[in-house]
Amino acid sequence: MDAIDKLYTTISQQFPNERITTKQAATAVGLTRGVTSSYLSQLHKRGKLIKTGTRPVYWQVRRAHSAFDGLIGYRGSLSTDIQHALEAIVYPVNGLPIFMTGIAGSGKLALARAIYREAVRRQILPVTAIFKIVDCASYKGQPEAFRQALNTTIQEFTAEKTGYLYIENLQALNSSAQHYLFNDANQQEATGIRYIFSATHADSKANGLSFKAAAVQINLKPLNDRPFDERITFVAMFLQQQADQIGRKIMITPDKLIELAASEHTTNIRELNNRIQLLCAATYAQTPDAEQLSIAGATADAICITPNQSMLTDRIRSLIISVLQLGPTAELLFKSLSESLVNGETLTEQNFAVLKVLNQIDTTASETLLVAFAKRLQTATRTTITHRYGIGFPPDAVFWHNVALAFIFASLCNDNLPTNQVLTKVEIELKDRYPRSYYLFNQFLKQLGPQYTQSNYYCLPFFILMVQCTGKVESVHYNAILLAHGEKTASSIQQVVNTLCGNYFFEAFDMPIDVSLEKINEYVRSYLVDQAPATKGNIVLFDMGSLREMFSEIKKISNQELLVVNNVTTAMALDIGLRVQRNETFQSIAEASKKYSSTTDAQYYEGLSNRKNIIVSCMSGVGLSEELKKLIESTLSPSLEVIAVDYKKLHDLLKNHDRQFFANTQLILTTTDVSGDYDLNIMNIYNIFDKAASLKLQSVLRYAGENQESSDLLIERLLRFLSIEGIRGRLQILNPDIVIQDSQDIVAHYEDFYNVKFSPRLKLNLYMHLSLMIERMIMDTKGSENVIKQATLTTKEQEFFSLSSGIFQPIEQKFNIRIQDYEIELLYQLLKDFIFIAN
Ligand SMILES: Nc1ncnc2c1ncn2[C@@H]1O[C@H](COP(=O)(O)OP(=O)(O)OP(=O)(O)O)[C@@H](O)[C@H]1O
Repeated sequence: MDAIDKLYTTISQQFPNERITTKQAATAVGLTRGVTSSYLSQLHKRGKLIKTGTRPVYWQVRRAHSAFDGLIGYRGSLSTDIQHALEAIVYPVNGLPIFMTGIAGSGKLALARAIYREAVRRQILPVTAIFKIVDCASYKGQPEAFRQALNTTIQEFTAEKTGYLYIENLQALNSSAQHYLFNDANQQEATGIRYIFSATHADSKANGLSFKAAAVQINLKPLNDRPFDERITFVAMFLQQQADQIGRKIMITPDKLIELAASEHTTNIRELNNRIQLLCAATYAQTPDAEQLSIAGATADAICITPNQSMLTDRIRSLIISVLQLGPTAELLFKSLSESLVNGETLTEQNFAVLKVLNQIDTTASETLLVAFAKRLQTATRTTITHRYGIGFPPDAVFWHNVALAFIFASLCNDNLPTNQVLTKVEIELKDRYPRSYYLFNQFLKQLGPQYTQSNYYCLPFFILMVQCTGKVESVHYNAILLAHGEKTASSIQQVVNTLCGNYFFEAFDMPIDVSLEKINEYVRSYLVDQAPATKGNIVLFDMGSLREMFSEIKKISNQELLVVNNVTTAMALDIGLRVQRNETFQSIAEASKKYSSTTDAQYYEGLSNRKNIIVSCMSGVGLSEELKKLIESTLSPSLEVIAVDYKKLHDLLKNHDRQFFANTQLILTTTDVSGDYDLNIMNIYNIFDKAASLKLQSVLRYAGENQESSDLLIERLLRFLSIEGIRGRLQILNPDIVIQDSQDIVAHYEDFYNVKFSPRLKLNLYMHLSLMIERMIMDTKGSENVIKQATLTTKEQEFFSLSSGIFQPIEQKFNIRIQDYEIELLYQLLKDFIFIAN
């Protein structure tokens, strides 16, 4: 074999159907590019290769026509079946029987006839060979009649008149008749009669078919499982047949053509043919005298099908073939896209690479189809991307032509090439580098149809469609979400804000009225999962519901900065949109959101505060806590926030929240000991009279960033605050000397009754508590009653209550006040650990 023949054999084995470049051929055969080029030219001159294109030039093995070439899908969905059929045809001595399954009208007979013609073309059968059909369905329940008909047909085959016997609808026979039949098939080698069986059920076992002969199995797919390009070709072919039959031109809009091909309901080829025939008949009946049939109205871009010219099928086929031949080129493209993304090159580079490949697709013949498709895509981007997300696209025809071409290219790759691993990498890289743009693009794909999100080939149009807007879309550093009840509330706010700001800031979810919190979280979760972590944080605006719950649920999904605002309005969303556009800090957006209106609330940190803080909570009332707060604030640095909390509220907070809630809390100061194990610095403020406690307070303050000087000063001021002098200074209307004396009497009564001696510190606390309580009762103009049900109390409490009412009687009369149950309950909490020690 000389070098030229060797080159031919190599490329016809390695690239039987593809177009290849000179470089690919040189690599395959191991010769230099120059030598390979001259050999390829010689093979072209000998008519063995087809040469197309310039820079680069493509070469393709010229294949002899086969009988299968007339079948739609012979290089696509039928190629494996045809390969199997060929094995059955050529197998010595008389081929192998074939067992074909497929729903009615899926092309079994058409393929069987092609097999017969191919056997003749290959001269395996003589030109005199015959093709006979026996339809089992005609003999259902009549085994004898079937046997007779079969024998009569078999007798038509002779040594000179051999050929194929096609036995269809095998499922109509009972098993003994099938058995009889298969015995005959087993004789194929001896008799020379070639059998093709067909049944309408894919599952022969379920259908009671027991085919035991060594047969080649072929299962034909329903029409709606075939590639889109093949379905388009079917439509074109049937329209052509109608034009030929009625002898008139048929005009059809590209949209209608696509609609016929895209119908998921048409599962069978014959049904599609019937549908087209009926459509033509209906149009014909409306305009019997017209020179042409205009299906779905006549438009300027309508496609014209002229009788006896099989032009449309050829045109479509040329587009498909030119794309199919791009197999190796497509591989190279995906590799270079992946590398370019990994190397951090700009999107323009990748856009250029895709455009270069798209330019090689020969579209001249299918321009009308392409223009119609481009229009459809342009309209779809307007509704899905521009309208909702405020992102516009260039209006020029060339841009849209390229977008449409990218989709066609992707769709043909998807229909005809196996899943591509490199492209999976490309998709991941794209998502990583352009998360927001890719999200928009994906929303667009979803709207186009489910098939577009199922294959990664459809990431290719991203490089064309999104090239001009990624910069803008990726400049947004927040993930912002709008959630509102009602059919369009959230999406209409979103549309206004995104459109006015001219960029994609907000995603919106319209929620049904009865939506649960879990469902809302699901919306947020699935959105955030699709997004890259926003560099500056997440913003969630919603209409109604619990702010705190929403905050903590979303915080579980993403631990980034989070701002949650309720009672959303368009103006508020717009303000946030503008701040996001100005790239403001999270803190400044969050603080601004606190001021929208009195009905709006915002939360952007977990717990009481996002700053380091000290909680002050006094049993003797918020007034005292507020005073302590002021004292601490004026002594320590402003970086430490002081929060005054009602004593009861503090208890609830401690009970209902975890450590995370108090993450920034450095210290809790109270006027009583707090029972329970909380893993927090909780300190009874009166303990600072003890050396150990005051040292502990100092170390806590220093840990919180305070200097020695200010913590010393604080302790000094606190000591003064908690002394008798401190109480004096704090009474506003009562004479301190009198009220402190009254308080001392009360305390002495308790000591006496319970037979205990209180520590000086506790006494100080009680004097303070009681003095302030008496003044509070006097100033309580509302006179609110706070009655505690005695029955719910323990015996000890009941005893304390009855004792207290006696002890307080003198001061109640003296000051004309009524000590409320709530106050006695507080006092009980304060004293219980000290009065029952003896018991
Ligand atoms: N691949 C194909 N290319 C072109 N035409 C096809 C193809 N497959 C089927 N057809 C056409 O579709 C119609 C239905 O096909 P066919 O009669 O072969 O189906 P079938 O599976 O044998 O149906 P049944 O089981 O009902 O007998 C025929 O007009 C046939 O020519």
